[in-house]
Amino acid sequence: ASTWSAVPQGPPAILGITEAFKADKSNKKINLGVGAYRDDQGKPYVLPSVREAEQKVISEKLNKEYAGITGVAEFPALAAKLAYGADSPVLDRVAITQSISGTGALRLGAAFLQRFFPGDKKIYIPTPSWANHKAVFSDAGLQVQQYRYYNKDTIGLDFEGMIADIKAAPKGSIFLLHACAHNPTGVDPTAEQWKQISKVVKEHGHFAFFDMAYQGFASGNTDTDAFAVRHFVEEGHHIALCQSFAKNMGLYGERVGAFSLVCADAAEKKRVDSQLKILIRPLYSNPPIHGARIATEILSSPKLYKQWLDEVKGMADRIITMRALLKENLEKLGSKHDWSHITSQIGMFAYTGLTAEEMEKLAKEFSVYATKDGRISVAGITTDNVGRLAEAIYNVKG
Ligand SMILES: Cc1ncc(COP(=O)(O)O)c(CN[C@@](C)(CC(=O)O)C(=O)O)c1O
Repeated sequence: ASTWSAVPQGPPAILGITEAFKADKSNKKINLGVGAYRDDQGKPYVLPSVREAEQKVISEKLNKEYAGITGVAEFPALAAKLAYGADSPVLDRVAITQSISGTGALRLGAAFLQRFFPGDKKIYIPTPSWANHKAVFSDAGLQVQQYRYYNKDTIGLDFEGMIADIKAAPKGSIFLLHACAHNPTGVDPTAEQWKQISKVVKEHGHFAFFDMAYQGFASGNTDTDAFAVRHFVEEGHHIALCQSFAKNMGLYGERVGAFSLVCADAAEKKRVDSQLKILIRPLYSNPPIHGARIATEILSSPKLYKQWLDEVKGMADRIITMRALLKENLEKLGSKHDWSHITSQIGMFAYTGLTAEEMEKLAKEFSVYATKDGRISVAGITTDNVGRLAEAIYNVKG
């Protein structure tokens, strides 16, 4: 038998939708599956501040030597300032490293917890969560359990269920929390609810593991989107934090991210930093330099930083406008459903509440493509296609 004769065929990844979309001959087809920003012409968007920062990097004619294990030298500290706040008192005790975007930060964090977490090597993730979370954590050797998060009847947060599950978990459990723009539901706790979540997590000695893949991209304001992270830190939680610059800087394919752990003091930070390096070296040795150099240019230049903030707000505003337009069009068509969740949800995705069958019909009969769970990427909606989308949903759902 051949070496790989026992390798089984795996199921198709999420990219199945893109295949079906490509195969569709209709010139009215709409792709709402992809988790990347699109402008009002439906095109990928390279932020002008990113283009300008990139030109600056190129003009410096830097060499291509390895970065250090923890990445482009200035980058981690700048990423920490963005997440925790420039004047945060914890910055001198945050162990932080550049990572291979958000996915790499999650995997590195999982590996660190697997090796050093003093409690059960088990992480509670929301129901539902990003499709890749479960595989990242279980492949790193953590057991994955779930906590209630989404209420399908209200198409909102199951706050009571979430709190109950946090209380019910064994003391000192690890909880994965989406910092903002929950994927796939777009449903976030309110500030008040985050304060209660922090209190209960603290009372039960749980460990908060934050995934912040959309800072600035959700509300349009990087401070607003970091509220949960900063509140937990102010309340004394020593959190883990995964950052991605894929969406808020549009650096998707450059793979720019960071992983950090808030430590007790500088001495603990030093020990943790050393162990992060010991984990990274045999994993990928050191990260890609180009994207992190671009991010460093933006985060360290007052002019580019301000321009970037305006651009990321522009992306968020376009998404927020498309949500309002979709709701408006559905109401204009005479739909009797309450579509307020479309505008109360936040970030890249909207959880429509449509069933798998209804999503199937959207694709088959109306050439509208999105995942079976009813998640649509709002970034795929444009002023040109929002009317057609509303009609398709109205015909399928009423
Ligand atoms: C909650 C969450 N965490 C981490 C990541 C990882 O992003 P990165 O590794 O590219 O930094 C994503 C990206 N989720 C996307 C946008 C893309 C994907 O699935 O890979 C999505 O479509 O859900 C995400 O939604």
